Amino acid sequence: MSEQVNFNLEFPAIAQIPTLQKKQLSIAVIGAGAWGSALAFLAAKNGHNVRLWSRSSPEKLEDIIANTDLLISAVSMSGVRSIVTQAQQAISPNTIIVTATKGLDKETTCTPSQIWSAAFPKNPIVILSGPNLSEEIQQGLPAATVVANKDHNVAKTVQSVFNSQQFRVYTNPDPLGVELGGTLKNIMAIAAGTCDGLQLGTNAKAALLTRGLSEIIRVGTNWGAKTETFYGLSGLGDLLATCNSHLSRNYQVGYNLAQGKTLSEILTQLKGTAEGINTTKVLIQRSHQLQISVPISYQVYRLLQSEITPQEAVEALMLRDTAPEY
Ligand SMILES: NC(=O)C1=CN([C@@H]2O[C@H](COP(=O)(O)OP(=O)(O)OC[C@H]3O[C@@H](n4cnc5c(N)ncnc54)[C@H](O)[C@@H]3O)[C@@H](O)[C@H]2O)C=CC1
Ligand SMILES: O=C(CO)COP(=O)(O)O
Repeated sequence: MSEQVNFNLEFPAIAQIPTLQKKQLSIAVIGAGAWGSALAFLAAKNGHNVRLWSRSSPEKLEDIIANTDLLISAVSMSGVRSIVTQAQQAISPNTIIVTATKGLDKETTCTPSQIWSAAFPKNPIVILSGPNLSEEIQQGLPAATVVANKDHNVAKTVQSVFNSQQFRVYTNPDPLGVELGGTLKNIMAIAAGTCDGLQLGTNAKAALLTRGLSEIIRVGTNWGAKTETFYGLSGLGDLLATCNSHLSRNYQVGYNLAQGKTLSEILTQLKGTAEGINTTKVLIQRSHQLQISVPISYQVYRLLQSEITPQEAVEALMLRDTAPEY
């Protein structure tokens, strides 16, 4: 259902924050899951005219996205291609497309923004990514995020749409780095959940996250992103949030695997999407082609494929050949 957004019932704590007076933009949010709903709320709270659309809406997608200033895509990775195809004829060249999906395409290994920009080469594409567990945002807790585009003015427009007392928004000129940080940390969140589920302790967790960040940087810079981006909110920031919270679906997958549950048992109980499962497969495929060393992701992959137990994954990492840190 598409509608003028009234989130007071769903977001009681945030509803008490006074609305900021800004130029009112017309915004379509595609994907009414946990993240799309939270982003729609944040934009509506800043006084914008927001319509939230999901695939079960009676309205046609084309009618919702025609003539909007901003289109925000918060569908899960598996839905990005079909949404892009449906949107083909309907988006005006002036519409700024904001993608908030954290995943990789299983056919092509493309990021969501690469799919959007291939279909809409004239439109500005902005990545929105950061340590943003939607349930905390729903509770009215403060958070920060990053909006990335090489054109600072485009990023600033999106910054002003979302920035508020509750949600601090930074701009960044490295869209690929921002997008890959949010995407690749989901693999590490599965590993971190497994580490905590096995009760391996604080030293092990610190080692995992630090080496995990090195692995993310190795992949990201090979693909063309800047190293420093991964030390920011969309890299290290999101890694810390997701790898330390039971609210993260990816963390829950790892945690429950360590409890001896099968992946299919876990997925039947999981609320929402754990993108890290698909991302791990895609990353292993791509890093194999490019010959990038991804030891932690590889053990997560084997664990998800039920090739090894969580304990065997730990052993395999601990018994790797010795190496210099850099
Ligand atoms: N929930 C969170 O805390 C955050 C999630 N994200 C990312 O945002 C994306 C969405 O996450 P959630 O909203 O949490 O997931 P969710 O599982 O709650 O919702 C996914 C949404 O995608 C839609 N969708 C899936 N396939 C579709 C298709 N073929 N056509 C149309 N719509 C389709 C679903 O209908 C649903 O509205 C994921 O990539 C996730 O990594 C990013 C930041 C925070
Ligand atoms: O990306 C997220 C927080 O920034 C949400 O993590 P999960 O998808 O693991 O719940």
